[in-house]
Amino acid sequence: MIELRNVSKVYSNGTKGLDDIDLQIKEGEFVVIVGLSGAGKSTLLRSINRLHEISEGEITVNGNSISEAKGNELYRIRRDIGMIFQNFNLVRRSSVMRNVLSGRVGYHSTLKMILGLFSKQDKELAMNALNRVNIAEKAYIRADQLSGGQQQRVSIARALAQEAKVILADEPVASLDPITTKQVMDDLLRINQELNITMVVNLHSVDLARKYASRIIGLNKGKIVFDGKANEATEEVFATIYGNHELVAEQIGVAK
Ligand SMILES: Nc1ncnc2c1ncn2[C@@H]1O[C@H](COP(=O)(O)OP(=O)(O)OP(=O)(O)O)[C@@H](O)[C@H]1O
Repeated sequence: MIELRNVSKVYSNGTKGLDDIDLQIKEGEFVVIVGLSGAGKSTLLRSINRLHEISEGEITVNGNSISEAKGNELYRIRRDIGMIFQNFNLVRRSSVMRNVLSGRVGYHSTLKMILGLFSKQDKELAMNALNRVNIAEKAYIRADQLSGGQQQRVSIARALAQEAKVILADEPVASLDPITTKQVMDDLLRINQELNITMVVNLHSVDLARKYASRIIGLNKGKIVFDGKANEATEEVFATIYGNHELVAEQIGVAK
């Protein structure tokens, strides 16, 4: 379980990224976070695995305080948290297999990783992960020879090889076409359902949020303005989250 208690984040220039957030996410949930650009979605996600330091409050993951943890403890808590980025974050010149194996980094010494000394078990885990996202046949080609959708699948496989219990995905489909978007979102949903991995996904698209989320959280100016089941997120709710921009755009038929 992920728990945020009274969490605020103020950037060094004084911008408030998060404003007194209280939130509990249970194991196995598929949570989608929506909100206007600048609402705080990335800040929230990156605070959970401490890519960003919070200014106030506490964040715990499975009962361990990640916001307070130091050294090895932080390393151990982070091992349970996979991260997926819009730009995939792969080592583009390395093979797909090598990228997926890098998910094992939290389990071995740095030296072993540098020398590429992976066990048979690690390789099996990586291959199973690639199978789960249906790109095992690409294992030994260079990551930069894959399409965007395939690269995103490699990054999902890396999180699986990591044996993450939680996956945080920051705009995972923002740079993908509609068909590839569906494939990647379907992968995330299948993994959530089959492996009970908790998903917290930032999305721009209201339609995707409705389709895939079990729970939608709406952010506006760093505050939670909606938290409910996907089928409770009506047009009015989205109007609140987006301050009417969305509805107005729809009503007057203007592309957002
Ligand atoms: N490194 C930073 N320094 C200062 N302010 C920042 C920094 N990163 C984000 N912010 C500000 O914090 C607020 C929240 O930003 P954040 O990136 O979390 O929003 P977002 O909802 O993810 O937006 P987007 O959909 O555009 O990615 C915004 O006002 C943003 O300008």
